[in-house]
Amino acid sequence: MSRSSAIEVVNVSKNFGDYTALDHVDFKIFQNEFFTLLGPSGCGKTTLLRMIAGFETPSSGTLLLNGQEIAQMPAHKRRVNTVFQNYALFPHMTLSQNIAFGLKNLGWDKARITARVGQMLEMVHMEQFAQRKPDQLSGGQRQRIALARALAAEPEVLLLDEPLSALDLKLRQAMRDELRALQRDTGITFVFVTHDQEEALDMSDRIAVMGKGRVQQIGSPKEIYEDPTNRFVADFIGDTNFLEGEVILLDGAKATIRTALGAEITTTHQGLTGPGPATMSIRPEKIGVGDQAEGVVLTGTVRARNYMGGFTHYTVQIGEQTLRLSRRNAHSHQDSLEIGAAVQVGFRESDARVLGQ
Ligand SMILES: Nc1ncnc2c1ncn2[C@@H]1O[C@H](COP(=O)(O)OP(=O)(O)OP(=O)(O)O)[C@@H](O)[C@H]1O
Repeated sequence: MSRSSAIEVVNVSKNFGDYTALDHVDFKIFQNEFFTLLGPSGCGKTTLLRMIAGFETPSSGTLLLNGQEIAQMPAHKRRVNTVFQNYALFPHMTLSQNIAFGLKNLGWDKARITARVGQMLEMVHMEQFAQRKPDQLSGGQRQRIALARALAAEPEVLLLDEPLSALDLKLRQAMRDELRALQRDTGITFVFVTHDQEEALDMSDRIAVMGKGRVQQIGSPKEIYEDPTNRFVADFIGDTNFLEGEVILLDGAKATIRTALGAEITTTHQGLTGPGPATMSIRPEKIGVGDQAEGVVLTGTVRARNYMGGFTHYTVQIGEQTLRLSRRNAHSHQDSLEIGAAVQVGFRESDARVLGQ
């Protein structure tokens, strides 16, 4: 079944003077999707979000909202709203007035506005605070009101610009679940911007990983984590080991690579065309140690140990190469591996990934 798109970004570039902030960006966001733009500071994600909102125009390329071209349409004509990191509530207005503000501008009548404001306050569980002012609220409560205000006029798309980053850790966790539930309940397309990979993996239907003004990969959280297409994505999402090697055999979708570990690893690949250098990635949690070592089994020496509570991270040296691995602390009195000890480590070939350059 083909899904209809809420937003199409069509070959968009953006230059600021001779600096290229977005470089031929091209993708679709589907209706009812929780879609995340994820990337390090300066990768262009806010510029792209501002373009969808109408605060920025592309240097080339165009944007479609529900099939209609919007690149030159003024911000207030788009059925798109934004929630900002700093809430941007009107401090002199009550919460009800904050939510009602945009609806008044749209010319809604009084009874309709009152009903909608009540509904919105209920949706974010803030009914009892209707007459308070923003400075009488906690950060999480302010962000709920900002969400209620942004959703009141039923936008087609809600843009969220790092909305959780001003909140403390525990609250951020709880707000993730609330945001996700809100998206499901309203069915509105959410476009969420963050540099926090955990937030992105936890909440999104699909993620666009951005780097250097380009979309590096688009996929579900699992695809992005388990099958990163290049080094940038493998490095930015989660923790990984890079293994440099040489392609020694290509057989259809399978490649055999001789790595600096001394082992030859055969696994699936995309995009290798012949012999030459190749980089592989293997995640720390895929590597077993001691009696958990299976697949490609190697002997090494423990060089470092970091106790993290639920897990202990180890660095094991094998020849010239080091491998980081994490071992779950499954029992309270589980022995840890001593620094300097000789250990066997192993991983399945199918868990190693060949990366595109
Ligand atoms: N108005 C502007 N004039 C000049 N350069 C700009 C302008 N807006 C953005 N840039 C530059 O474009 C690049 C992308 O900026 P953008 O704000 O989109 O990045 P970002 O990925 O959202 O980063 P952050 O997470 O730090 O907000 C940056 O290098 C930034 O300095």
